Amino acid sequence: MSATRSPSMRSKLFVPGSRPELFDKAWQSAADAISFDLEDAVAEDRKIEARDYVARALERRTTSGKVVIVRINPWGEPFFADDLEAVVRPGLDIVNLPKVESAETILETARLLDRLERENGIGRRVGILANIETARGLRVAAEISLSHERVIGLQLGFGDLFEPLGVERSPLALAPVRLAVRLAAAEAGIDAFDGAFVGVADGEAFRMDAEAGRALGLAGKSCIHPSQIDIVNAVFFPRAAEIENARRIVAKAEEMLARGVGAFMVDGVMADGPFIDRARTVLRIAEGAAHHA
Ligand SMILES: CC(C)(COP(=O)(O)OP(=O)(O)OC[C@H]1O[C@@H](n2cnc3c(N)ncnc32)[C@H](O)[C@@H]1OP(=O)(O)O)[C@@H](O)C(=O)NCCC(=O)NCCSC(=O)C[C@H](O)C(=O)O
Ligand SMILES: [Mg+2]
Repeated sequence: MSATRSPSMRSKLFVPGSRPELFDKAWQSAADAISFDLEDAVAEDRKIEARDYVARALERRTTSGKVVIVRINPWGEPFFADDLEAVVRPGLDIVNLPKVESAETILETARLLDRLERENGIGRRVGILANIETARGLRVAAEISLSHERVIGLQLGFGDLFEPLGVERSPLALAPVRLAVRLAAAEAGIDAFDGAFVGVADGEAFRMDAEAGRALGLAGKSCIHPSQIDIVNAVFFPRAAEIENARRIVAKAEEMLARGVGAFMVDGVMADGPFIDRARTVLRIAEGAAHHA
């Protein structure tokens, strides 16, 4: 039950594909999604080995309570086609494309997915999570989100976007990028997801970073360590007061709309169309997150 085609994914735990000893822990974690990585977390000389570990893990998938993602190597680079071929298995929900810079990349990937799903007898449609993590990708982010119905979300990547440019991850730099990507995703009615935070040892700084993403409408956040999962799940779950307020708005809306009244007061605050829609979304998010628990 979702008004967007994005799955409910507050926390997405990255696991390097070359570290199969971590896979069980990731499967058993409280993360809403697990993201096997074949890209930047895997050394060049272990890419093929990692791909094999991940393909085997997908074949052995037993859990249905988690969204399963694989981040493959970028389109146009040598590992891309073989990665895609190896991971389109019944255990895969979403393929994560790094460093997307054009709608054509999505269209080409979608064509390959059509063929691989047919050949591998996959009964469901694999979604595409597109990373926005280059200057060019940011400029055309709305075109990317609108390019194909397989695109289920935009994923921020601050490491790739900022590190080469020497941009510090200050709130000043993060906020406009987060908002731009959130708005680009909104054009297609899909969610945008916040990037990873590398200060694994500093839980409080991580929580504040997650709160800043949430405040700009992001739907979830990457985790690179199990210690980050509970923080993200809590931050991206609507607050009790927010849920209560949403319930009151929805209840009053039913009464007022039936009387032909579009704008009304709830606890001293006006509500009308967009506030009613948001209240319904809050209740849907709370319900969707409860399904992961
Ligand atoms: C960040 C790490 C390299 C830290 O590794 P390590 O020092 O080995 O962790 P700990 O000793 O603290 O581990 C504690 C226990 O947790 C398990 N563990 C650790 N990490 C994971 C994990 N990711 N999944 C599952 N389990 C994990 C350890 O085995 C310990 O267990 P136990 O012994 O039972 O206590 C490491 O966490 C790591 O590699 N993380 C993932 C890194 C990654 O995938 N990075 C790429 C994605 S982020 C990105 O690229 C962003 C974007 O594209 C951008 O451009 O910004
Ligand atoms: Mg990256």
